[in-house]
Amino acid sequence: MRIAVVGTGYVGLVTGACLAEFGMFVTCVDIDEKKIEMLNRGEIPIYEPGLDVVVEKNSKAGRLKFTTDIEEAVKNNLVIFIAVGTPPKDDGSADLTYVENVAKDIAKYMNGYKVIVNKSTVPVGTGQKVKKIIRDIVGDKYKFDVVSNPEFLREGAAVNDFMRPDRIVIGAESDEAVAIMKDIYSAHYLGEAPFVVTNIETAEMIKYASNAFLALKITFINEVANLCDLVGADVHKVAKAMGMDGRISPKFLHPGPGYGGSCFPKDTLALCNIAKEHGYQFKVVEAAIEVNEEQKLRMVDKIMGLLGVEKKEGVLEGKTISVLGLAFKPNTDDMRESPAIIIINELLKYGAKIKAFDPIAMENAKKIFGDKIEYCSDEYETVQDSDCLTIVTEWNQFRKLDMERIGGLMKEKNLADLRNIYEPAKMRKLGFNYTCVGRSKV
Ligand SMILES: NC(=O)C1=CN([C@@H]2O[C@H](COP(=O)(O)OP(=O)(O)OC[C@H]3O[C@@H](n4cnc5c(N)ncnc54)[C@H](O)[C@@H]3O)[C@@H](O)[C@H]2O)C=CC1
Ligand SMILES: O=C(O)[C@H]1O[C@H](OP(=O)(O)OP(=O)(O)OC[C@H]2O[C@@H](n3ccc(=O)[nH]c3=O)[C@H](O)[C@@H]2O)[C@H](O)[C@@H](O)[C@@H]1O
Repeated sequence: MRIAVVGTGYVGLVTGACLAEFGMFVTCVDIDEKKIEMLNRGEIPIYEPGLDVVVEKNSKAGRLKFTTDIEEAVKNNLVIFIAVGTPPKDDGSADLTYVENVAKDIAKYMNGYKVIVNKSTVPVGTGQKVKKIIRDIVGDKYKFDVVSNPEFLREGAAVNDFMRPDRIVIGAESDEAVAIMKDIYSAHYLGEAPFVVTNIETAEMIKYASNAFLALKITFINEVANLCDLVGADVHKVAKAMGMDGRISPKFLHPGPGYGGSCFPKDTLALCNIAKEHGYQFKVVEAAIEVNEEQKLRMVDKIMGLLGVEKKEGVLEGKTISVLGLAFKPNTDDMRESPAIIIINELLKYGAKIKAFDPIAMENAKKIFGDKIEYCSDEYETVQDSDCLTIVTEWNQFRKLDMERIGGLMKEKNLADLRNIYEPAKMRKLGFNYTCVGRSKV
């Protein structure tokens, strides 16, 4: 099967590389010439564990190609995946400009039957919009199908998630399109992952409902954790016991500084916007968005609490705060909507000096913070002479620090463990003034 993937960002690159791994012939297209040049030199523009191996293997085998030539890609391939960005507009709704531009390109170069598969996360109704854009340009000259095939991969685990999905959702309007989609995925999964075949609108809704539900789950446990801090309960035990109930499940019950990333924040906003457009107020998701914003700021309150200061102008002047972890989660260099951005900017606002380190996201962090913060080369340099250590991202290497040495290097032994990676009692025994999320009084 010959496939084009238009948009070679996170999802497009993983989709293209994995489909090639399944034996398809894949052409990845992007308008970003620098990105395509990099990929053609064998360089991977994003940090994603395991992706380099799949890209290299399939490029060498001639099954994976990178180009900026959309005309060739449309003409030479039967199936065209759309995997461009759908960023939020100022009002929270999804910006469909990139999707619409690709639809116009596809229509312009269509030369026979095509299956146009939307992998981007798009508002309900977008599949029909894409269909109309193409129909308005090609008329009745060519037959084509539009399919919604949302993607559920997580950054940092993207290759495995794509290769072993919990389900494959196919929203389509013709048996021919469904058969082609099943053919693509069956080549590898051998029927292991269940297919959910439905109409386009339902498939589009499944993606938003899934992301919003996960965002709600995280927000719920964050609120439970906030309450645990007030009443002296241990959120780890609460989450563990809750998760033993099969109806709840232990996944996505880790409290922290609030969810971030390129998807939960934008997709929750977009879902509320879709609801609003249809005269409905999605109150529970609106509340999650608000609580999540507050959660990031609550982390700053915790740091101020450790330092024994009140939130007021200039209160952190003369204080050095070390931040370990800048990416929105471990195993990625992605800084999009990372809680670290809000937390650091807020600390800077109150006059703190920030020293920071992340194993992979430093270059992206520099684009955000510029020279407003000091960048360090490892954990120990970061904590040198600092008044407070704040752990924002739970990279594995931060779990194994020599905490005695860390304490010895710091000016004051204050530790804000925003991912709960250390045992409160152990840290107190080492002399740290310690806080975390939902275990602070344990
Ligand atoms: N990042 C993630 O983990 C996941 C993202 N998604 C969804 O997938 C979609 C894509 O997300 P990302 O891969 O993160 O975006 P991204 O921003 O990393 O990549 C988008 C790419 O599309 C390219 N592009 C834009 N217009 C184009 C055009 N007309 N022709 C060719 N290329 C074009 C851009 O240059 C860029 O390289 C979004 O809707 C997102 O919500 C879904 C699941 C997971
Ligand atoms: O649509 C998307 O783009 C993707 O969004 C998320 O994936 P991702 O954003 O890569 O990462 P997650 O592992 O879901 O983490 C998102 C945020 O939630 C936070 N989180 C996650 C889990 C948890 O228990 N607690 C918690 O605070 C993480 O630290 C991170 O900031 C979903 O998990 C994917 O299924 C989906 O495909």
